[in-house]
Amino acid sequence: MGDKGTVAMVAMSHAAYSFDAEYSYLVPEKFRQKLRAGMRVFVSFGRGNNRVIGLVTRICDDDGSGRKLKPILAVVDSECLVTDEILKIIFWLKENTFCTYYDAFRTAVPTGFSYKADLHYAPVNTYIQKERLSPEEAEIIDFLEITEDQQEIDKFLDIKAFPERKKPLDMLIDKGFVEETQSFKRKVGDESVKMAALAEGYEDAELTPKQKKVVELLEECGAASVKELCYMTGCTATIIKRLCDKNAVRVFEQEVMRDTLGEITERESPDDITLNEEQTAAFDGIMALIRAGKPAGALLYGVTGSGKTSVFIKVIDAVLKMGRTAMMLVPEISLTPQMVARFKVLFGESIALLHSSLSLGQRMDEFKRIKRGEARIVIGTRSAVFAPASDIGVIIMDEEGEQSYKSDSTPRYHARDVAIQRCGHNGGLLLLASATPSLETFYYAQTGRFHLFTLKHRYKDAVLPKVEIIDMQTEAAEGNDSLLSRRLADELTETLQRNEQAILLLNRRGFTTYISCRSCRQPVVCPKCNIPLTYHRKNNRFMCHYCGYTMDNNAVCPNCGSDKLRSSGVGTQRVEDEVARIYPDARILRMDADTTTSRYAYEEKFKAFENHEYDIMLGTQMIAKGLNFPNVTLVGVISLDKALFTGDFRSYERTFSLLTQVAGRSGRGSKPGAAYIQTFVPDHYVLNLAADQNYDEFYEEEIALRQSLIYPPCCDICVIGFASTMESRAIRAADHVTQFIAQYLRTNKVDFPMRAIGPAPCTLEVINGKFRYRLILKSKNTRLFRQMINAVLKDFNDNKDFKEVRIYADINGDIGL
Ligand SMILES: Nc1ncnc2c1ncn2[C@@H]1O[C@H](COP(=O)(O)OP(=O)(O)OP(=O)(O)O)[C@@H](O)[C@H]1O
Ligand SMILES: [Zn+2]
Repeated sequence: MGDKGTVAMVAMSHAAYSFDAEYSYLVPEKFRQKLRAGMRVFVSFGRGNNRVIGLVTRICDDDGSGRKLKPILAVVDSECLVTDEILKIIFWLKENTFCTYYDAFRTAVPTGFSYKADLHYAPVNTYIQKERLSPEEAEIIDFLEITEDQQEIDKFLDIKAFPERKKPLDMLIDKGFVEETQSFKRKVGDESVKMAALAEGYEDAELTPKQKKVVELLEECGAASVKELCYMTGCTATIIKRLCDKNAVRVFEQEVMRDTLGEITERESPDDITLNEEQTAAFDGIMALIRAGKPAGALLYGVTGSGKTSVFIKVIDAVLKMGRTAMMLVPEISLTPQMVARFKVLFGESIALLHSSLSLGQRMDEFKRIKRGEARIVIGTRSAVFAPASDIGVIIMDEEGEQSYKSDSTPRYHARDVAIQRCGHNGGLLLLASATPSLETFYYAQTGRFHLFTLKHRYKDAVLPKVEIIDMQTEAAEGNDSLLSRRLADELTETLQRNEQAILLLNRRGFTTYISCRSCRQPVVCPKCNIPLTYHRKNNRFMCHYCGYTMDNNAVCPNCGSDKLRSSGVGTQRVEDEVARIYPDARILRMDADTTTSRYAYEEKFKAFENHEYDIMLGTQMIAKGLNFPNVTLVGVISLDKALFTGDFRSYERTFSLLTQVAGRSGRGSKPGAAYIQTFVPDHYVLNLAADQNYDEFYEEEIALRQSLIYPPCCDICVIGFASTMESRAIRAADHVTQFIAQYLRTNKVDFPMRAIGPAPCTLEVINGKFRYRLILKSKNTRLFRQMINAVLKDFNDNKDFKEVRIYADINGDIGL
């Protein structure tokens, strides 16, 4: 050994956290030319010598161990899917979010690039002394010699179906009597949705009551997506499969367009946009940072309607003209159709769109266009931050405080942190933007780590809406038991008379938010999560919003059997009813997770609202941010009180932001706007500061609170979570980890300021039948700290006592649930 590039370090695709490492393999002569770090390979791994797929993390000349290495068996990729930069990000993700190398790789590269490897076998044309083979080996050779059909051979040697054939087959390969070849198939075909319709002669099938419901619905609507069918009838996909087996229903795939940009009819040039004075000042400052070519961070802090988008457009245009690339991240693509449409008109084919509601095929196509440099503007949601763009001049994150930028499953990264890494590699600028920045970001802008640019005025001097708080306690005392206060109702009437539009906000979907029994006074809860169920009138079912469990509305209490159930609380469906009752002529558009199940629903509905096909848009927080409807002059918050008291340290920040932003949807055009916030806690300072749209003061209050209670940005916070079907196991696991940490600090003689809270049950103690506990650690996120967390996870995953307990570590995420 010692020749150039003879050793490859490989991380395995299915590695458990405790043995995730780079393993050395020999690179056979035939692969030496083409194999590079970032490609995937087949190797044999572990005691069983299982054939597994792995990622080459680096290539070196010698691993220095002097051991005899196993060879790489096959190379999967013909070109590298990751750039050197993304490979570095993969290492970074592993260290900072406690995932495996391959978890990180999977996140950075679209799923469609996962290959399904098919192995084929053929006899080698040599003389074989059959009497020296074992009977099992001889059987295989005999079969191969007489069979020509490749499919027959594949079936015979399908190791999953005939595991006993694996060993003799491997022996034959080792002895050189059988040759193994691989063919790779893409997992992805063209994009399609699964639809269901009634099959011919379905009337003859014998059906269970649940199956009947599905059939009745299909009789009404002809065809529906399987997802929608499940929602409306409360059945599972299995029931639909049973219906197929009975030949009552047929399921088919319906193709969906693969062109992400759609047709671009009009074109405009960014040159036609003229920035106003304030916007120009921000633009100049931002461009000076980009031109300096050094990694930097900046916050564009601009009130709602100040025209941050125009600044983005100009910045991106200038960056392209410098020959560099630009990325623009948004919290959720379906909620920003207006922004995407605007960019299409301005930049056309230079844009690549990356987000989770694209089909895998579409994502692969976009990924390739970016990698080849054909698309130099990437627009997308969280995972678009991994796009293989090179020479990035700017990464813009709009509404940077939004929760969706933080992943809450492995790898648990925040797009902002990854963007900082990428700007570091590229000498680019990270530009964060919002009217209500996260506390962390504003703190860094105040303390000099980020540059700060401010837009204080609305574009064209439109005025910020006048906001009023309405005390619902008084309303009730004065005999108004409607969901709408008299004030809001009057304003709504006037708005409609003026032919203007209104937005109503509420943070609960469904009809009523909980159901309880008048006899035993118990709430009706989800049997798996122990959380109150919500009544949905449209499908007449009780639903759990956490796990999706649904229950028939048979109107008996599962606890005592009484049929005196009472529903209370308010959901979007009930508000819709009430508003329709008061304003029979108003055209109402309801937007929540139940009305927007289809992928293009948002875009169409927002467009219809923009065209004034509706008068009132009513919905959950999805309608609160980023939208621009100049004819909206009234915003009403039906109720948001619950959001203030979720128990998460960010609940004030989130509520303040939501209220300020939703109020900011009002009066964006030439007509002045107003907003009304209904509440039972009218004196709460967060509501009052939001009504004043006074972020600066909110920041002062909130940062003082974070400092005294020690929460980010004053420290980092790491949640170690445990989940198990048995509560005692979750508790034991959490105790074990607590002790392990104490022991670790003692034996390694490390010492850093750290506070532990708990272990204690999570706010939602049970979800989907799993008991959940957590340990909260407050500390600085240093290398030493991460080493400790890494040791905790390794020890835990190695410990057979806790096989059934799931553990995770999450840094600076929400601790709310
Ligand atoms: N320089 C400009 N030229 C023409 N129109 C502009 C300009 N700047 C802003 N506008 C218009 O002003 C309105 C508000 O701008 P925009 O939606 O970008 O605000 P924003 O800062 O993103 O607000 P929010 O934070 O509330 O989403 C839009 O209708 C936009 O077209
Ligand atoms: Zn549930």
